Amino acid sequence: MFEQIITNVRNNVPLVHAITNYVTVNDCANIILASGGSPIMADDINEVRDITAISSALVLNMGTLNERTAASMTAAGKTANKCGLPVVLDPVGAGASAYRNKTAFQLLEEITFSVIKGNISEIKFLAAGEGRTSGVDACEADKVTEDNLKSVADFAKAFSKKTGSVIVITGAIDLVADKDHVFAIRNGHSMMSKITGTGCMLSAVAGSFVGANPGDIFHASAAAVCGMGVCGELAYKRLCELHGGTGTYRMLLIDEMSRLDEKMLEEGAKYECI
Ligand SMILES: Nc1ncnc2c1ncn2[C@@H]1O[C@H](COP(=O)(O)OP(=O)(O)O)[C@@H](O)[C@H]1O
Ligand SMILES: Cc1ncsc1CCOP(=O)(O)O
Ligand SMILES: [Mg+2]
Repeated sequence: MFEQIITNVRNNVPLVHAITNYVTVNDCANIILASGGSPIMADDINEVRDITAISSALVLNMGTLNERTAASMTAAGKTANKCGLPVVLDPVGAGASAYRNKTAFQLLEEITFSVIKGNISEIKFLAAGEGRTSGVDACEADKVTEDNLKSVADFAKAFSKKTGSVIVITGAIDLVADKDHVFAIRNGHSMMSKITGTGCMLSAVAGSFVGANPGDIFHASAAAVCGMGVCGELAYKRLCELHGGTGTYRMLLIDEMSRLDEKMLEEGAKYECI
């Protein structure tokens, strides 16, 4: 099912332009490299158009949004749309402040996104224009469970139809939806929520995967989600052998991404079409 997706990444080495936050920027650059892509972080308005124009994909991450980067995100997004490059939006903390919310809606209005990826609280907020938030992490009450899975899947399909984007909702169960299909993905480990940046790193990897596979955004996004989850599981196994903690886990996650291949992904991916 994910045949060729990682191979295409490793063969094409997509240049991924990320306008991202200063909390997790280095981890994002390293995991793009580990996945087979080539990262470039650039956020000044004087150069973002040029950088996007030579890239294979653009990732816009709102984690530490400010006036300067908001303007750069709009300019880069428009350039990407003009050049036909896939654009990934990570609306980190959507719902947490009026400024962040206003900017997220402006970006949605002015830019066509190939992928919108967030935790359930962020995506619910974008879709409804209101809702709870607990900062950059999902609210406990929003979380996707086996009981509400079908209704969240229908919601994700409807949001995909409205935006024309592949919708990725992360958590213990991840969902990847276009307007007609939804995958529920049960990879990953709870340790992934104990370090900051796993969501940002997934958006970065999605940039790398869609950049090398622009003709199949849905499967490239699903492969990125399964791949990140498989790495989370393998990293946890290694962590136990090493008797490590959260700091080591962050490093092991990037290690596993650099080792991930077609076979590991096919054997480890746990997805179901619902
Ligand atoms: N309890 C969990 N079990 C398995 N995987 C998880 C769990 N929590 C998060 N993940 C994984 O961690 C990554 C980031 O997801 P999440 O924590 O929802 O994002 P964010 O950091 O943006 O809030 C995803 O790959 C997701 O599958
Ligand atoms: C803690 C924090 N604050 C602003 S951005 C950020 C990182 C969020 O990363 P993630 O969405 O991957 O948890
Ligand atoms: Mg996030």
